[in-house]
Amino acid sequence: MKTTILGHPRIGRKRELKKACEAFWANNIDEESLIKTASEIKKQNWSQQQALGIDSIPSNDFSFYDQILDTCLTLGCIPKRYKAIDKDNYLELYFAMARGLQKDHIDVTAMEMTKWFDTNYHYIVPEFEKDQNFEFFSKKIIEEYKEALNLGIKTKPVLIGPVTFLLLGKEKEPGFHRLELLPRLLPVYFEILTELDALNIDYIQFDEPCLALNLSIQERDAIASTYEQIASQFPNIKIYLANYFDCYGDNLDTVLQLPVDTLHLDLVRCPSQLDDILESKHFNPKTKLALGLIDGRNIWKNNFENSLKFIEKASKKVPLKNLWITASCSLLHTPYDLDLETQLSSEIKQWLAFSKQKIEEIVALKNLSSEENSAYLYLFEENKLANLNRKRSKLIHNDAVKARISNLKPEDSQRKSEFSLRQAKQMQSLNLPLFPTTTIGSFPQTKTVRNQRLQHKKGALSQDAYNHFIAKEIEDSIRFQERIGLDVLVHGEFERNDMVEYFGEKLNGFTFSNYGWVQSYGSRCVKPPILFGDVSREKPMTVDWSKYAQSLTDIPVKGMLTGPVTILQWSFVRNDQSRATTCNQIALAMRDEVIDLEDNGLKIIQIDEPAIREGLPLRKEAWQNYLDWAVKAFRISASGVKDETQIHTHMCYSEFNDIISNIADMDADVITIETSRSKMELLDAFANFKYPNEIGPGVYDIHSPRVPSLNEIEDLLTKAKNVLPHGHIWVNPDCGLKTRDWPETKKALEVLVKAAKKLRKSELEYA
Ligand SMILES: CN1c2c(nc(N)[nH]c2=O)NC[C@@H]1CNc1ccc(C(=O)N[C@@H](CCC(=O)N[C@@H](CCC(=O)N[C@@H](CCC(=O)O)C(=O)O)C(=O)O)C(=O)O)cc1
Ligand SMILES: N[C@@H](CCS)C(=O)O
Ligand SMILES: [Zn+2]
Repeated sequence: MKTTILGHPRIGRKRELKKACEAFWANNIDEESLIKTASEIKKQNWSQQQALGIDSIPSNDFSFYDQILDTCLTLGCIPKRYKAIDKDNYLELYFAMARGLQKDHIDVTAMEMTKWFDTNYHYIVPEFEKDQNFEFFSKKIIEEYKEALNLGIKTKPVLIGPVTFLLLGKEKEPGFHRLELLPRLLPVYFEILTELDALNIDYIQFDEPCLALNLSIQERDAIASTYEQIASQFPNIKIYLANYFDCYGDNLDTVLQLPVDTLHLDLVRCPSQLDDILESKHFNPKTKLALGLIDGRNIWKNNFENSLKFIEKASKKVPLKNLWITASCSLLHTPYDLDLETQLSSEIKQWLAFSKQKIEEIVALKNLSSEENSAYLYLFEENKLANLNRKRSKLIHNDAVKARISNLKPEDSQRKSEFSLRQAKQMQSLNLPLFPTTTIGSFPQTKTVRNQRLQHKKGALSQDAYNHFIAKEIEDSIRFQERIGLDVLVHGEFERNDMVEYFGEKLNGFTFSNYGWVQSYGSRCVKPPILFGDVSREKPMTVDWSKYAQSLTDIPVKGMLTGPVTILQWSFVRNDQSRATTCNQIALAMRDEVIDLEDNGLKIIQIDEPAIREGLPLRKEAWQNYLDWAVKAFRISASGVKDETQIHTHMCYSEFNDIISNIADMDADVITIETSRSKMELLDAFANFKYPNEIGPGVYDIHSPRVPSLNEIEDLLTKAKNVLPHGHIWVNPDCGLKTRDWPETKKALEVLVKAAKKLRKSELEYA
């Protein structure tokens, strides 16, 4: 039996890569220093896996920004707009593709970014032209293999498979389908494999997570023909084919007939597929199976008793030597090391496993399955006891919360009147102009803001001094918004470390870590709170700061909340009850907060749901069930208010086209939504569907430091005006501004207000 993982977290134990990248972008460190930090992280990751006993350690799982961006550069898939950048200046080109670049005569936008399947990780979307050329451009995969070899470690290089790579991308012109590019792409994969073959690699890991999706016949055929060609041309390289996040499903027959050495199974998301495979007439008992038993998406200790049953079952048909023990997916989605946590309650800590502990669990399962397992039985007992303690813990259950859930009634998820009636009442009470301007909530989380919070957390800054600081930030931001003429203001979210973690810290049923960071995109990380028990609200969580902000101005200020689905999605949630039940518990807590905000004079309340699309199951047959409970949970949170109170929601970073009708069912009075990176493509979907409520399509891409020009914003607004009823259009950025600095934020928002005013004026003149 062998052990492996698909990938390791790569931000560094204490986010060293994030800090180095951001210092490099700010010209505070040079390229050499950045590369040194990266090498240290890789070395530490590899050495730790080796020390803990992983047999096949991955390489090329490291990335400065994103593995799909790395793959674009490996395959020479570089959009033409980056031509002006010197190809020899690799990192400048790489980061320009990731973040855009405004320097000297160069002004290029970043590539689009979107959610990695159903995770909170974001990848860079490959761009394809009809006559797209590919070349083996970046040699990262080779260099990283050699780098590990120099440390005495023979790794398993990881590469995104060609079919998934194409399917994850986008055609940038009409007249072709990206899968048609496969014959042009495969020769580059062959070149890569030729070089790896010359280095005598044993295994290559091809990640083809598109196999977790509903594939067409052509897509399945593309998988079959790709791996047949690779296997026949490279008989010395063993292929480890990885699918994760869901079952192989109806792609299983195709996959079982592929000439691959090993098939990776995500047995956490799809435990039933082991039986399907072992019983299939297509299963070749010589094919090795990698049993993904350890949850790569959550932080709970594995249940060894359960996992050993899977191993036993598999071993009845597959010799032990042909089985791998592994995690369900890359460990990228889990934090580094539970040992760093010194402040977690010891009761809860014994239930948890972060990345390092998961690697130990993988090795423990191998040892427990071996004939000489007696020396390891204590690990089994320890694991059994920890799981039993969790099950019996008094921390988890709250009868009042359970009773409230079982008493939910249909009217709890229904606003008092229909939208048109509410709209009329809100028009009267808010008196907003045509094309009202607003922002999404957060303003720059500057170093000073973060530092003050850190000092406060450490006890070096008193509660009073911290409150005084936050009050001043809010006041400055309100004055700034008034000065530039925004129509609906925000308090700026300065008091929040993160839009989910903040609520996790305040709600019962959650705990949080100090170093449990997970990469979200590029250098940006999140620290998902740990939802371990029934959720309830002890007291109002946001009312004081929102009320204070509103007290400073006569212009409406939006109360700002995170919605139940997003809190669920971006937390590590319990695996001992359904997600739907947990979500309803959060919804009820947020509903109470919404009502309290209304009672305290907030006339507009935004309930952010950027993660609603991300939670959608990967296979379509499971969509409806999810959408039913997710939309209902949002409505529970939003429906306790009177008609005059305007409920906004906000969504970003996802393709929303296929769930527009469900978004409409959420029945928010206004939705602000990310559209600018995709040049408003999404709007057509809203227009075709005749989205009934008001909508603010983002007109400023906040993920890049570029300041948009007046022309750019006007163009986007014209597109919106051409397809949406004018009285329904809001003008706003794509998302919150927490990642930006003040100078560019100020300039960009001034341009945004100017564009709205111009549009308003021309509309009035026209009328
Ligand atoms: C909107 N998005 C979000 C997602 N998921 C979330 N959970 N939250 C989101 O907002 N998913 C989709 C998108 C992803 N976008 C982003 C955008 C920005 C970030 C981000 O900026 N992350 C920060 C971490 C935020 C945070 O918790 N900050 C803490 C500070 C903690 C810290 O670093 N402290 C330092 C000292 C700091 C100093 O002195 O300067 C330390 O302890 O050493 C806080 O504000 O208190 C990031 O830094 O990456 C994430 C996702
Ligand atoms: N209100 C949040 C939404 C981010 S998706 C913000 O502005 O940062
Ligand atoms: Zn957003």
